Amino acid sequence: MTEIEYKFHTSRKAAIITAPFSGGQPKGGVELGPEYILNAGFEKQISSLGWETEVKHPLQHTTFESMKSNEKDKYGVKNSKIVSECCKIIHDTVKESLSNEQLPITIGGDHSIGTATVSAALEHNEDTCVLWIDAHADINTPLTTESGNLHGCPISFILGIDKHSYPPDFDWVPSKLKPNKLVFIGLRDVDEGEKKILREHNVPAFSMYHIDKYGIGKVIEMALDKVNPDRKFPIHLSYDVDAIDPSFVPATGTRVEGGLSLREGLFIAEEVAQTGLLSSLDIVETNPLLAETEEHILDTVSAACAIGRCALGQTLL
Ligand SMILES: NC(=[NH2+])NCCC[C@H](N)C(=O)O
Ligand SMILES: [Mn+2]
Ligand SMILES: [Mn+2]
Repeated sequence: MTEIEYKFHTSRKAAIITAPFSGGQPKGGVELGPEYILNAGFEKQISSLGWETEVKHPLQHTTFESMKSNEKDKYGVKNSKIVSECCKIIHDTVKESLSNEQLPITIGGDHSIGTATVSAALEHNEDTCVLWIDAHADINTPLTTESGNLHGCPISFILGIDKHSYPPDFDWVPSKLKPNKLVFIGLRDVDEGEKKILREHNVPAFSMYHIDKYGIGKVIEMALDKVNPDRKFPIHLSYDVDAIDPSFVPATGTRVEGGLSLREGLFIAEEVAQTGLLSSLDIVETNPLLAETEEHILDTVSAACAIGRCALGQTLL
């Protein structure tokens, strides 16, 4: 296979941005995801693929983790202030990296930071389309969420759905995403309120049912046809590791049975790489503390690293 040309990153520079943050959901440990992934040699793996890498730790001197609470506020969600502030910092770092012609790889942390990364990608280039790979749709609003966990809400914030219901902390979030520029792959645990939103806004979504029915290759093609028919727009790939079946990726906070095989999961990243349109990437929800064995940690961290390598152009031959 010949080397992929990344149309929006021809100089092959990447910024690995750590987002050690867990405030979008109640479980501890997901804030350790970036550390484990870096300790597994992630930066070296990416630079071996011919990328000039820089690691950025924008949350380094913050104290958000110690401020975490499990109480819902009057808007029905938890930790609005720290999620919003943390997201603003990540948002600025992603935007600055894109301006410096670096491909941002944001390593979480929980998926609430999707608010930050996707909004930054769209501010950089409003044509950007979003591939959200996840067991969940993460499209609750403060009005529909039952858990109050903000990692279940990032998409609605970026789309601007039910804007009046958001805590004012999120006023800074630009809602530039259009529902026809977003597509889901891997869904299998979607709340009733979320299903209603998906239908009302006509958001293209491919569940595990579609993957079984058509095969992953066809599903990726159909997904790209929906949001990027002429294959010319930049792609933001937001990858929640829980899209992959818990038998391969056990160390994550909201496991759902019946997920992607490891190969199907990596194939998505490989196919996105093959388009040459990847512009920014998130790899989120690795929680090493939820592993029951050392092997669980290794499997999950290895899968997270492999997603990054595949997206950044690793080929098997
Ligand atoms: N990024 C995730 N893992 N999100 C899980 C969300 C689960 C559920 N839909 C909720 O809103 O609480
Ligand atoms: Mn998920
Ligand atoms: Mn998610």
